[in-house]
Amino acid sequence: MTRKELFKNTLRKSVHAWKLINELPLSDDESLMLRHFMDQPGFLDLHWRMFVPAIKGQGTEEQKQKWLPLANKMQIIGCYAQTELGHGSNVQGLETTATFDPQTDQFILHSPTQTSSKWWPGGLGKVSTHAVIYARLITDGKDHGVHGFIVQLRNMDDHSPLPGITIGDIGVKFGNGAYNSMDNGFLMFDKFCIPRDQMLMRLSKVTREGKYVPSDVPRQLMYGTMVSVRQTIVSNASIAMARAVCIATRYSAVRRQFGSQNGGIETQVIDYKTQQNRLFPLLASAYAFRFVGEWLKWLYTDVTQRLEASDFATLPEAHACTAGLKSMTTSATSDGIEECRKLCGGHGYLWCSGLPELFAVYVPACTYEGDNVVLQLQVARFLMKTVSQLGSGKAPAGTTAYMGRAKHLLQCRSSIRKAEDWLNPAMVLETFEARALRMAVSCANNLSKFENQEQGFSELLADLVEAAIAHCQLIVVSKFIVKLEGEIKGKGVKNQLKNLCYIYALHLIHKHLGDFLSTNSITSEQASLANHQLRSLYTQVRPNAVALVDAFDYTDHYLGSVLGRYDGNVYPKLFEEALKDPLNDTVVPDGYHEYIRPLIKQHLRSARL
Ligand SMILES: CCCCC/C=C/C(=O)SCCNC(=O)CCNC(=O)[C@H](O)C(C)(C)COP(=O)(O)OP(=O)(O)OC[C@H]1O[C@@H](n2cnc3c(N)ncnc32)[C@H](O)[C@@H]1OP(=O)(O)O
Ligand SMILES: Cc1cc2nc3c(=O)[nH]c(=O)nc-3n(C[C@H](O)[C@H](O)[C@H](O)COP(=O)(O)OP(=O)(O)OC[C@H]3O[C@@H](n4cnc5c(N)ncnc54)[C@H](O)[C@@H]3O)c2cc1C
Repeated sequence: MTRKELFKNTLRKSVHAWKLINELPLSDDESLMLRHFMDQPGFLDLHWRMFVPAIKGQGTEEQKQKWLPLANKMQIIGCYAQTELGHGSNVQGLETTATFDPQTDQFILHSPTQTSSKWWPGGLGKVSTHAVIYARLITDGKDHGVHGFIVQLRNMDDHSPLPGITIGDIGVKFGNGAYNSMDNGFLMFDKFCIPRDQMLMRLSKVTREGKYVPSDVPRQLMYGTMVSVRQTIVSNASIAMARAVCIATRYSAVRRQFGSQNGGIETQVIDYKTQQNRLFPLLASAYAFRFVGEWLKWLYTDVTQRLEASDFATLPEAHACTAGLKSMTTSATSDGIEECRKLCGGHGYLWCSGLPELFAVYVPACTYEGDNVVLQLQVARFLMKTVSQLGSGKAPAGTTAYMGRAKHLLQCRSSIRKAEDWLNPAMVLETFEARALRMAVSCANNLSKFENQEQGFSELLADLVEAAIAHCQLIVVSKFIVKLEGEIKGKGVKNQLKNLCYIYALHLIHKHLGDFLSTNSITSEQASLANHQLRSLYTQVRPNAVALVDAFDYTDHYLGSVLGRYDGNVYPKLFEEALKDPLNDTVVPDGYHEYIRPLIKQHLRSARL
């Protein structure tokens, strides 16, 4: 499809989905699943996952009563317009202004520079009638920082932009179809006025007289919508990883290369240890991210309930966990999808493998809802704060509780003696805890050598990110282990999950061996025992690998991959797909008479001479 066709088709699908949701009717969870199976980025994502939650989280009761019924019935369609051309990561650096005019009781929204144009918001370019806009609030000449506003963008009769608003789509993005079904947009305000009651005022207010009443709760609650979406992105990482792994595993069982004895059958590529060493850790990651996603959902629900009761104690941890796990799981999943493409050899590069499109549509997850490095630096700040408070009498809690055992973890030596010890959950956990703590403490020690802490932080950014990743990996490993300790239904399932849990942990040790050795968390002998155990786990997973991806229960239609077909009938179907290509509509291609024939004829003429 052309971009225009793709976009229009996405509108058609989205509206059809909305119709089904109302007609059947579907519950909220079922509606989410329906939109998920539409499997295409579109304006509904931003409306339901950011616009509505922003009003719910930041609006007053009256604002919610006014706007939510309209949004819930989709009588207005909204998006989340925060990022600008000049600033995305640095939210406090946004430039759009919302200046209060006490004479008219309105805010005047303005884009003072080109870099202040809103740039990227999904659904903004062509669809949204409304947006939650983030702009600097100015009253009486004073800048109070960034706040949220509900703004109507387009005329409800003919969809034209309202006077004072310039709006459009930012253009084609990475990949052929992929994210191009979404109208990521730009927007400029030219002194555009909105009533005062359209500032989202649950947290802070502007009175009729123009007095700014700051929030008595943490200002970071304004970032709540991002926290909620980051939480969901972790479970979505598991879904995307599982999809790629399903394709690569099934195809690896079909594909044969080398190893034929006496003219017999060749070896299935899944039997090569190199293939297993690349594939099975990704299979394990798909499960690991699912379990940590479930836990994160619980954490998010818990913090939301606490916030409602004005208990802000766990907010920093919820922020660090959502930011860090969003970052870690999306980076691993993007890399994992690309690895799955390579695991499928040349055929993985074909569009009909499903993997190029999956990669193209997935990879912006490393950037949206917070650049992955910027988010890990938030985790690092949280860790540095926690380390600095050790010994102050304030015991670290939640995911940093292990830091409370700093004395032991800084000194202990791993008691792994034989390969099977790497299947001992306590030993594995302690190894990850020691590595994470030692990396964090080392950063804190290096920071303390700087007179200026911010300057030190800048100098040590790369180490800080690595320490943050080590902490996040510990969380994932520990939540997998907790999952195994709970009830797991199905005969033999627990054993399979155990294998995957230890593959996940041991492959991380292998991949980040430098960290584990340099922090003395393990010795080189223990590292080679881990590798030995890993190979044995691969052998145990091998007979069940296809069943473990079948368990994701993805239909062929959803997978959209010739290589990942459930029936394994890959080769005839590759031919079928090839023959569908428009280039094969004719035997002689367009352009032959124009370019190829004259070239060949000229050559023949000169040959005859
Ligand atoms: C549905 C799927 C489709 C997705 C479509 C995509 C949508 C989008 O992309 S929407 C735009 C997303 N944009 C971002 O994610 C921007 C990323 N940047 C930020 O979130 C922030 O700018 C920041 C966190 C990187 C920095 O914020 P800033 O206010 O400058 O904070 P400080 O570093 O000065 O920290 C102050 C203090 O606040 C804590 N904190 C920061 N964020 C949060 C939060 N979300 N919740 C709770 N607490 C937060 C931070 O930890 C600091 O704490 P202390 O150290 O204790 O002071
Ligand atoms: C597909 C897609 C959909 C999006 N949808 C929306 C939407 O609906 N609404 C919306 O408001 N926004 C949206 N965005 C914007 C998105 O949130 C931002 O692109 C994102 O927050 C990153 O910000 P940036 O583009 O400014 O990156 P930059 O911050 O410019 O990043 C560039 C580089 O600088 C590095 N960097 C930046 N700051 C630091 C630092 N302090 N320390 C070290 N390194 C640093 C980064 O790691 C990165 O390598 C979307 C983006 C994409 C790609």
